[in-house]
Amino acid sequence: MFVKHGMNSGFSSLASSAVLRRQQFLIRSLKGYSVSDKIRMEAVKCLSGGASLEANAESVLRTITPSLDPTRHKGQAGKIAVIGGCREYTGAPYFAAISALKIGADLSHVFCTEGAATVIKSYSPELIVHPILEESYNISGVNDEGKRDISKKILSEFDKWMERFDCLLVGPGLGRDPFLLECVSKIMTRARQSNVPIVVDGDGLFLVTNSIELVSGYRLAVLTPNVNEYKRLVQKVLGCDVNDQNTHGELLSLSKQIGNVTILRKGKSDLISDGEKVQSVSIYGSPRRCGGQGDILSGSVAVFLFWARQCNSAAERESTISRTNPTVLGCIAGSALLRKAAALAFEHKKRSTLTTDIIEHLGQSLEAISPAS
Ligand SMILES: NC(=O)C1=CN([C@@H]2O[C@H](COP(=O)(O)OP(=O)(O)OC[C@H]3O[C@@H](n4cnc5c(N)ncnc54)[C@H](OP(=O)(O)O)[C@@H]3O)[C@@H](O)[C@H]2O)[C@@H](O)CC1
Ligand SMILES: Nc1ncnc2c1ncn2[C@@H]1O[C@H](COP(=O)(O)OP(=O)(O)OP(=O)(O)O)[C@@H](O)[C@H]1O
Ligand SMILES: [Mg+2]
Repeated sequence: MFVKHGMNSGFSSLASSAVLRRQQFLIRSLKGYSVSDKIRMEAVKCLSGGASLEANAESVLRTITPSLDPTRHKGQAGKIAVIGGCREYTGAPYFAAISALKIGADLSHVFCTEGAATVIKSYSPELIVHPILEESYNISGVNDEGKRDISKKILSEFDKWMERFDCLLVGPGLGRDPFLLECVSKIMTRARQSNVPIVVDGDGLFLVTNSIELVSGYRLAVLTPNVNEYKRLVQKVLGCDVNDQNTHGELLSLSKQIGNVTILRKGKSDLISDGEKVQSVSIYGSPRRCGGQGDILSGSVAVFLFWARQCNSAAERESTISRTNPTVLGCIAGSALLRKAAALAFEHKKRSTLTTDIIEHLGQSLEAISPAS
C-alpha cells in the first residue's frame, strides 16, 4: 500500500534520483524487513535531511500514516488521552478527542470533571470519559488534608490507565482552577517519568508557562501555542516581547531555552521547531477563524506523534538511517491535515463553517493523501 502511493505523486516529488537509487540499494540490502518498511525508513531519512523551510507536509503525512493491516489488534493504531473539560468548556476536549479517532486512533479517552463528563459523553458514545478531576468550587468545604486525599485519589485513578496511553494531550478546555491545575501537574510529572509523550495546548499552556519545569528538557513534549499563548511563553521564558522581525530566531531560542521541546506556533503559517531548525506549514486552510480549530490540531498532533515514533522505531533498526525527530513530524502532519480539512469544509459551508464541519472532513483529507486501500 505504502509502496504504491510512495512511488507515485508525493513521494517522487520529495525524492531526487539519487534518493531513489539509495532506496533501491536499501531494498536490496535490508533483508528481513517488509518492502513498505524499507520505503518508509528511506522516506524518514529524506525528510530529516530536507533543508527547505516549508515542510513537505504531504510526504510526511504519507510516510507516517500506518497502513491498515488486518493482523493488528485494537489499540495498535493509538490510544490517546485528553486531559481537559471543566465547568466552562466541554467542546474543546470533545473536538480534540474525536479528531484523534477520526484520523485513525483506536481509542480516545477524556479525563475531566464530573459535570463535564456527562456532557462530553452525550456528544459521543465513541469516547471513554473519566470524571475524575475536581475544581475548587466543588470542594470548598474540604480542609487541606482532605484536599491532599482527593489529589492522591485523582492520581491513583489516572495511574491505572497511564501506561496504556501512547500520547497524552493536556489542556483543551482544562480551565484555570488552581486545585485542578495542581493535580494535572502531578499527572504530567507521572507521565513524564513513564516516557509518555505529552502534547500541551490551551490551558495546559497556561499551566506550563507558569511551571516550565514540567516540560523543560523533555524531548517527548510538544507545545502548540496560539498567538496569545505564544506571547505569554516568550515573555515568561525569554523575558521579552514577541519580535515579529525575528520570527524564526525567536522560535529557535524559545525551544532551546525550554530544553529542545518542540513548539508549534500557530498562525497564518504554522511554524514548528525543536530548537535545531524551523519548518513551516503554509498549506491554504480556511479564512474562518471559529474557535476549536486548535483543538482539532492538538488532537491530531497527538496521534501523528505516536505514528511518527512508530515509524522512527522501524528506521532506527537500520543503523545507516539518520533519526528524525518524531515530534516535529507529528506537528507537520497535524498542521497539514487540519488545514486541508478546513479548506474542504469551507468549500462546502463557506461563512457557516464550524469546527464540527472541519472534523467531518478529516477522514476525506487523509484519504486523499494516504488511501486506506
Ligand atoms: N468550544 C470550546 O469549548 C472551546 C474552548 N476553548 C478553550 O478555551 C480555553 C481558553 O482558550 P482561548 O483560546 O480562548 O484562550 P486565549 O488564547 O487566551 O484567548 C482568549 C482571547 O484572546 C483573544 N484572542 C485570541 N486569539 C487572538 C489573536 N490571534 N489575536 C488577538 N487576540 C486574540 C480573544 O479575545 P478578544 O481579545 O478578541 O476579545 C480570545 O477570546 C482553552 O482551554 C481552550 O482549549 C477553545 O479551544 C475554543 C473552543
Ligand atoms: N491567520 C490564519 N490564517 C490561516 N490559518 C490560520 C490562521 N490562524 C490560525 N490558523 C490555523 O488554525 C489553526 C488553529 O489556530 P488558532 O490560532 O485558531 O488556535 P487556537 O486559538 O488555539 O484555537 P482554539 O479555538 O481551538 O483554541 C492553526 O493550526 C492554523 O493552521
Ligand atoms: Mg486553543
